[in-house]
Amino acid sequence: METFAELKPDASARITVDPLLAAFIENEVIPGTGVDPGRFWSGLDALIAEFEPRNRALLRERDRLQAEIDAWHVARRGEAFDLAAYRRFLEKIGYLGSEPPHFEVDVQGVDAEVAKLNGPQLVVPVTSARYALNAANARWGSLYDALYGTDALLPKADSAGHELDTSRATLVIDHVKGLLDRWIPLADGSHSDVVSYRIAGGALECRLSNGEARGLLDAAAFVGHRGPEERPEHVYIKHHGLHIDLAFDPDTPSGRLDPAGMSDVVLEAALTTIVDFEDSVATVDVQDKIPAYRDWLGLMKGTLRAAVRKGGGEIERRLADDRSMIGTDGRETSLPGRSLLLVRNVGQHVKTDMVLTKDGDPVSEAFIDAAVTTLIGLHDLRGEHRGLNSRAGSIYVVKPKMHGADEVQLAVDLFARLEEIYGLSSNTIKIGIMDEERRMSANLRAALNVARHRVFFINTGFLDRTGDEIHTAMEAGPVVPKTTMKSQPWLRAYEERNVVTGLNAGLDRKGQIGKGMWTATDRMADMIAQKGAQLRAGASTAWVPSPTAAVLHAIHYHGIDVRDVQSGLRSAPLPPVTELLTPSLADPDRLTEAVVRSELDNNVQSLLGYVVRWIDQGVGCSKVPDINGIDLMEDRATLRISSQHIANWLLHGVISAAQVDESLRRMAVLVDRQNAEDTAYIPMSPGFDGIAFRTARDLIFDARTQPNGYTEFLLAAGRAGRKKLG
Ligand SMILES: CC(=O)SCCNC(=O)CCNC(=O)[C@H](O)C(C)(C)COP(=O)(O)OP(=O)(O)OC[C@H]1O[C@@H](n2cnc3c(N)ncnc32)[C@H](O)[C@@H]1OP(=O)(O)O
Ligand SMILES: O=CC(=O)O
Ligand SMILES: [Mg+2]
Repeated sequence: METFAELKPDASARITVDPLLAAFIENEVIPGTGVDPGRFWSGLDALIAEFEPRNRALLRERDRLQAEIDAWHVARRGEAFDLAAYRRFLEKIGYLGSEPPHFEVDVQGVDAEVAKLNGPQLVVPVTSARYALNAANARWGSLYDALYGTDALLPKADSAGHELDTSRATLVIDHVKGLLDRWIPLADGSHSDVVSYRIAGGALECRLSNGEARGLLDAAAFVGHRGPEERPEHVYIKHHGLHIDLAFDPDTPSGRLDPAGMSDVVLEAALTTIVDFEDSVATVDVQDKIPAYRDWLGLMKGTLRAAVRKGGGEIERRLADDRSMIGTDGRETSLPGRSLLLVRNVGQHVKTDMVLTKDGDPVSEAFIDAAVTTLIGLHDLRGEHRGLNSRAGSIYVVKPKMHGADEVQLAVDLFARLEEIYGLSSNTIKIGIMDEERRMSANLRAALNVARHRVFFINTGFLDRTGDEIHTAMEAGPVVPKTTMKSQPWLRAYEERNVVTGLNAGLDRKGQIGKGMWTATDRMADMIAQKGAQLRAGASTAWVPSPTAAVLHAIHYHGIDVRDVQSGLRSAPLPPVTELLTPSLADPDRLTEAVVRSELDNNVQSLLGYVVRWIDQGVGCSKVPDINGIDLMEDRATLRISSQHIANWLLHGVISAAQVDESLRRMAVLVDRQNAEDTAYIPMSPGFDGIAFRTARDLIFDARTQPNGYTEFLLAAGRAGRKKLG
């Protein structure tokens, strides 16, 4: 295949494109988009010429500010921290910008799942077609399965998946009937007393065991059914904007336990899904990126397939169809069958050699992601696959790790340029702003204002944000242990300011005010107990790591009226920026030997457990047990926290280099043991000299010098080295 320079007749090209990427775009992506290949390539060429220098300047500005902040702290070592002086200093160096006057977000063409409805947001690594399809289909999920198969009600059973445990199933059914009584009560009586559900005169009629008939207290909540009216197979009810599917099949094990033959309660769960090209994947070269782009292409065209082996057989997983039903007017209608897909691009600091400048320098991978993922998104807007994803005709790009308004302005301009190249109307490409860097949090109103015509969400990515918190204040002193971070003033101020800022700009009525990930993947009882707090704090949506978690998190949206909460918070005061800027410095007396050792081991274990799979197997998101044996989702953001935390304690003498090395070796043995069942796993011990182990060590010892504490540079170098070894 020719390179771009060869493809372009006038030889004035300022970029060189990897032939594999060029071929993929020409042969697989562009056909059907209505975009002329020449226009795409010359547009990309011009875009990079325009934006690359601008981006480099913005990255230099990040470095300048961090260097100034480091120097400020170093000059004041041993002095009491002076918050007022610190604030003045941040204003002086341009870290804290000016606040814009009042404005309202004014974004058009946003799908209901984002602008009107409130429900879980799922995140999925794009590199697994199997998971990505599962995520897209996680719009609907079985509440019975989610409660039965997890620790939600009872400790997780070993027998799950084999023969039905009747007493466990009965507990689930009783629990769900209790939920239905709260969410969609009968006019009188309980769903647990209903022996049959039928449709009569366009309404739902529920017959009780005493023979009496009841309707729903809110009769209008019934929206449709499938199957015969006398014995419906599905009854659809709407509550807080979310659909509930009462499924009936008396011949199933669960249906047999229910006098009404109700076999499942299926919830509308992941309204939106972020298909992630960023922190949950390990894509370091064109060979990794093309399959990732191809998965996104398959999602946008509806052609993605994955073979799934289960219970001895193999099924082909594909995108779910919409759900057809008979509405209350007797007409055939449908409900969306798939989650609305959003795509997360990489951060502006990541470079790729898939495209080189004329000087042979790698360009910002975010530009290539933006160009390719939106080009792919055109399949949803035009041609034969139109409307499969966005009914409102938008492409939703989540932009991570931006630092303040100038960087958002670059993203806004970048998307405007892409719209010109693709012949799209202005603001078709929407932008989701991750509020996950300290400078973004401190300048969120200005950033939101810049994107007000295309922003569809702000989201508190508290994991990256915690890593940046530690890195920014690296020189200020030793920070509190990781677990204590959650109760620090900055974090409260950060979460609250994000909500108040979003509400103040009317974002809740046009898009989402989102909150972060539940990382304890298998602790569903804890999630049910705790994750509702994010909604009570004003979130429109919050992140979950799996489809099962999405179903269980949906419970919160039925229990809490998000719109009411947000109305109540509309005039809440904005916590002062000084609270946001208060560093989380530890009280040295509290850093006992036991606390320090356990904190170090915990950080080292999660770091090693994640890095070894990243480097040796190219896995970007893993479940890694913490020191208490609790499985936690680890991705690059959680790695950023661990590496920065250890580096901070090293810098301030809380721990020594020898202690870190000793912990690394001890924990490597443990991580090897944890992965003993994995035949593809390469142990780190006893040599402790493989690329994975060395990269993990570098991530600690070089953490201070990594721009903003990002881990991707060292990870990518390690992975590239590992790939070379074959
Ligand atoms: C800070 C941030 O940026 S957070 C955002 C980035 N993080 C993420 O995207 C996390 C997404 N979650 C995941 O990748 C996974 O859940 C992990 C890696 C945490 C755990 O994965 P596993 O150990 O394989 O999970 P587990 O064995 O419990 O479950 C596997 C099943 O759940 C499904 N599943 C798990 N997570 C997801 C998901 N996010 N989307 C879709 N399906 C999923 C799988 O498809 C599989 O089902 P299948 O056999 O029918 O295909
Ligand atoms: O991207 C999310 C985060 O928490 O970081
Ligand atoms: Mg993040």
